[in-house]
Amino acid sequence: MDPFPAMKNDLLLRAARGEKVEKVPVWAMRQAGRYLPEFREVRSKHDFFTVCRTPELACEVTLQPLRRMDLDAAIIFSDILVIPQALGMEVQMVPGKGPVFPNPLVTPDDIQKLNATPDISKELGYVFEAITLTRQKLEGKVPLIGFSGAPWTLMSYMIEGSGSTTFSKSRFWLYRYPEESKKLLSILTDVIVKYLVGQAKAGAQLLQVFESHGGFLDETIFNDFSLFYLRRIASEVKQHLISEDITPVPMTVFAKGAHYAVESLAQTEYDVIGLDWTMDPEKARSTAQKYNKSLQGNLDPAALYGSCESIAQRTTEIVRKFGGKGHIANLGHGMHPDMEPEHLNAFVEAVHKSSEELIQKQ
Ligand SMILES: Cc1c2[nH]c(c1CCC(=O)O)Cc1[nH]c(c(CCC(=O)O)c1C)Cc1[nH]c(c(CCC(=O)O)c1C)Cc1[nH]c(c(C)c1CCC(=O)O)C2
Repeated sequence: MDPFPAMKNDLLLRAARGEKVEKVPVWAMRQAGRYLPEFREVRSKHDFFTVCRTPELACEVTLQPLRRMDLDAAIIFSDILVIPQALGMEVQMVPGKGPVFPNPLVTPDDIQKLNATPDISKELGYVFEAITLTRQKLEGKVPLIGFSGAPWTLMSYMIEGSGSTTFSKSRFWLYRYPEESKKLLSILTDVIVKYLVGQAKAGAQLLQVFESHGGFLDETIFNDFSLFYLRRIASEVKQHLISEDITPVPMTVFAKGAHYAVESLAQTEYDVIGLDWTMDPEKARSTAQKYNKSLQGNLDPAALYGSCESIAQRTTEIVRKFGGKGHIANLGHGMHPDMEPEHLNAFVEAVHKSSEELIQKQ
């Protein structure tokens, strides 16, 4: 028996499985965040990781955007960097700078210092609790998305120690220490699989894997150091759930910048392929159809800086290109802190209106 309230809106889950929908579901990466005054209010009292680690606070900020807009999904408030923390690394969130690791990995010997097999429910149980609480509080209004960073993106943060424009330190590892890099990626993969299985068991109804730094790799390096592990994650998460008699939840992979990888990702067990705003929806659609996959995306987040009319116009165009079926509308990357909530609302409304019209005509 499902212990959670019955779903009133399951558009996201139907679209992820390629089923018929009356309108295209829509949510936005970073829909909970600093562009919302009510989020800044919470953050003025609690630091970033305290919000992540306190289920009531994480639940509250997860629900905030849904009170303002007709979004079709909630995404649990957390961060991809909770995994390096679970492996024993310190991560600080520095205002104006983003995440900083005071002691990044410098040489492969540093891998020994990691707690490679953490007790996931002990180290990350707070995320599972936040998910369960949020599923209750959502009362079936919309599905709840869980997520993780992908191995390469996490490895690159652990080595760079912060964001980077070149990722030269972490890319150095791939070419100079390929075997040790694979060892690290495989440690991360094992942890991510357990973490995502735990999220599904706690109540997450779709799982998204963020390979935000995919586009820094060329195709052959991507295949060996990213795709290989992404593929393992989808297949092992689903196998684990099946072995525990749990119906596998749909999974989305978002490999930002990895244009060359749309087809190879469509050949994995992910159900949804996320597109950034530089990828062509029509081209991706013909690839996705071959493999029965759904797509997510891909309005340029910067389009939200335009007027509400121009947002509606651009959104209508994108919805038409994706064709209505097997589409989850989203931005091509996350919201920025200086964006106006009303402009995100214009996007949400335009997705619903234009997709309803499109689908009715079909
Ligand atoms: C690369 C990455 C990170 N975190 C994440 C990614 C993958 C997605 C992507 O590519 O953007 C994922 C993430 N981070 C956050 C969420 C919450 C859920 C949601 O999407 O609403 C999600 C899904 C909250 C957050 N994570 C962070 C914030 C802002 C920090 C704050 O509140 O002070 C939020 C709301 C911090 C963070 N965390 C990270 C960075 C680079 C930053 C700094 C960004 C900035 O300062 O604008 C790492």
